[in-house]
Amino acid sequence: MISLHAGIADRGLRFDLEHGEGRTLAVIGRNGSGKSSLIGLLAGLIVPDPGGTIALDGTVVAGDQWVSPHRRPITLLSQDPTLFPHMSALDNVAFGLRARGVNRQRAREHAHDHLARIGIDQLADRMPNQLSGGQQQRVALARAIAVEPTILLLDEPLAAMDVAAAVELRSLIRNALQGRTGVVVTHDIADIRAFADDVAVLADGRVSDYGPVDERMGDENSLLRRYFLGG
Ligand SMILES: Nc1ncnc2c1ncn2[C@@H]1O[C@H](COP(=O)(O)OP(=O)(O)OP(=O)(O)O)[C@@H](O)[C@H]1O
Repeated sequence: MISLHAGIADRGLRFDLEHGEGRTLAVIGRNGSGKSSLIGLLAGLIVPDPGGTIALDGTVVAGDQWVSPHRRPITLLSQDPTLFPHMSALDNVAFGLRARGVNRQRAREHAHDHLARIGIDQLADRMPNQLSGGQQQRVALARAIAVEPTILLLDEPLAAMDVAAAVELRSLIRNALQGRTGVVVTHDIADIRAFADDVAVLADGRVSDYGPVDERMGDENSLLRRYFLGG
């Protein structure tokens, strides 16, 4: 469950959004409409203006109290894998668990399981600069889910992938979203079809439309069609 009622005045943004547990929300909107800022607010990378409130799974994380990013039940996968360059794939995935106090041995075993689940356990000992972009993004996905977040944020996760890598990763991300609440920023209607239950359209720094994807895809004049086809 996500409850977001927060603004960033110097960016001209004000979001009001309630999103149900276990559902994936696609966030779409033109460049500069506020998609990355919305993700930053949820992840704890941006502090909202005073008076704003953000609650995740029923816990206030910004507003009356501030919960730092690594203590939120949330992880972020962005377009750029941003792996730690000095750590192997395995240690990258184990990192979040170690930061949460899991001992080294258990963290590495758990990380190995996650790499196996997404089919790259044979790459466990490689350093990031020995992995392709698609392989790095798979490691980043394993790192994001290894800490078992209840909410998974994805900021254009497939934008830098070639077509074949995107198809594979899309299916892995779909699996990763099972049983979780998801928020996916995307410009690709294939992502909406693959992941999303609901869609939010951002315009002029606000949520201008929110609702189930099926309804929004329904007719020729629907907002989604107009957004993707123009006009
Ligand atoms: N670090 C920042 N400091 C000040 N203003 C910012 C900052 N980052 C973004 N903005 C402004 O906030 C508004 C929303 O930007 P944001 O990056 O959230 O939009 P976006 O929808 O993610 O855009 P894009 O599709 O281009 O990535 C824009 O007017 C932008 O100029």
